[in-house]
Amino acid sequence: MARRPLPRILSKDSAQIARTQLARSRELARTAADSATDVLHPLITVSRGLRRLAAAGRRRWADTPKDKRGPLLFLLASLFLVVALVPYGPLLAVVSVMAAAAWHGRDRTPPAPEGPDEAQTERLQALYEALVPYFAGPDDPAPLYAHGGEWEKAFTAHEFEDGGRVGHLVIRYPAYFPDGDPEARARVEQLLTVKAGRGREYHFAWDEEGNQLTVAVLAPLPSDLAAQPFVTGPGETVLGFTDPSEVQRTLPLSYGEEQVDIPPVVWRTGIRSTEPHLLAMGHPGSGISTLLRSIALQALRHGDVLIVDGGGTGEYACLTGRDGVLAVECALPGALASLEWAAQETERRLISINLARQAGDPPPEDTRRPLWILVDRPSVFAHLAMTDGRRDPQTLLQVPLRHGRAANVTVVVAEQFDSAEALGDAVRQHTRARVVLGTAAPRQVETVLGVPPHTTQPAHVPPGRGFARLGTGPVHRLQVPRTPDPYDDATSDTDRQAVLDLLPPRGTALEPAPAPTEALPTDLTKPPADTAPLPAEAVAAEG
Ligand SMILES: Nc1ncnc2c1ncn2[C@@H]1O[C@H](COP(=O)(O)OP(=O)(O)OP(=O)(O)O)[C@@H](O)[C@H]1O
Repeated sequence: MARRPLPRILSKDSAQIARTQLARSRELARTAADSATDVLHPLITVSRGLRRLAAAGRRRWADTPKDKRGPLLFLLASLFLVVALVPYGPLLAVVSVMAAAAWHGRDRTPPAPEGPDEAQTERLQALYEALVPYFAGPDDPAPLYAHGGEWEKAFTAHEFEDGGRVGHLVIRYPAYFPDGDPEARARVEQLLTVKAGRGREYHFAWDEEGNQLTVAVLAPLPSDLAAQPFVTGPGETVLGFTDPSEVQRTLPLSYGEEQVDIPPVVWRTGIRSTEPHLLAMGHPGSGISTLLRSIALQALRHGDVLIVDGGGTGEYACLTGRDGVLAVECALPGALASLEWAAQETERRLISINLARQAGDPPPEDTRRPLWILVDRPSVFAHLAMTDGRRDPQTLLQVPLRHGRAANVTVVVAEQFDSAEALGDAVRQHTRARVVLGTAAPRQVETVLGVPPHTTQPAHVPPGRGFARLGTGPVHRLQVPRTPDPYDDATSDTDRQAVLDLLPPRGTALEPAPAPTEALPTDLTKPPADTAPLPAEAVAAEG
């Protein structure tokens, strides 16, 4: 049968994917193989010895000249006869042969040389010397770090990769090193990144109690995972993928024609979420619009989406008119009208839920469908509104941000670093799920996530790569699934089809609907009829 070529996406990152998917099964197989080898070790030794004895016998027979083979055969036959006649002869013969086989079958491979070779020793010594100015204390009578000192005392464990570069290193440092100071840490991390080899991603784990720093090289995250229907529950959104060590859960994904399991970064929204809204930051081209598109496609499976695009590059045009897409606004008047409606819809839901709660009823049906408000580059509208003498649309996000969680309303804001100061206070305060994409200095990452990342970035950061932090949780490395604009000429056919397959059908926009849905008034500039201003007690109850 002819072998089918691997699909394109498989060819790129298959090594990383295979590593992730097969890590556990390989570990299991290795453990089973180790146990089996331990149990069967004597048998393996004896059979190897028998093989070697038989080979030696054959060689001996072949080397014996033909005229001497007759006497040799006679000698062997006599020996057999004697063995057969002597009491316990056969038994003793078998025992002797087994003992000889065990002796000859012993493992004669020379043990692997312990410790690093010459080149590796030089690398470790160089690393040690480079660390001396950082870890040496002038008043230390017995310094762990000193020029010409012994690296063996400072580096308690080390592993090298195939290329001869350091792959894992445990570094001891003196207790007086200020390891609680982020700047002191950053200096050491930067030095190690440079000295241990650029172009790779490192994870730094500071053990402040044990005065130990563990440096590990991370495998690159697969940058090639396409958008697809993810197997998640309601209220769960996949922001992207991360390291297997970071999360317990894996997600079954189609990868070309294969199925792989990849650990996702799952963001939970809704009533029970502690991070009900998200802020994504990045430089231009880092992939924040792609992240928003990916979120929109997932949100549309269970809810309605309103998109306000300050970038105005038409990157969300594919969503216009699709079922569940309430509006895609690219101009200031439309953005203001839509966000005003969204604020009033949040209030309406909140009041309905409160009334139902007071009456002892479950939340009304028309408050349950999640409403997503995705705002890309609000700073552009803020600027336009200022020059136009209008209201900043961000002020309209206050109600959804403050009270959205109880009303099943989720807000996602994406902004570029250079316009970060234009973000309103409500956006800063209420977006507890955070994402940073693209090349960013550790200080920039810290400004958004609240803590610096424990990992470095690769020399070339692919689009959609960054960090995510949910509330006060750990910082995850993140790779957003490839979700390009299907209307972009540069998008490949496979990617275009993958995104088009996820889009809901064009419903109401193409076929004139008998009546607009309750959630979306025909004229977004007017609030729904049953909307009332948010009473103070409703806000208090929600809070
Ligand atoms: N997760 C991803 N995987 C693969 N390619 C991506 C990913 N995210 C973005 N890209 C690619 O990077 C480019 C920029 O993406 P995107 O438009 O989302 O960035 P952006 O940050 O919104 O920039 P801009 O504001 O300039 O549009 C696009 O060509 C897009 O296809």
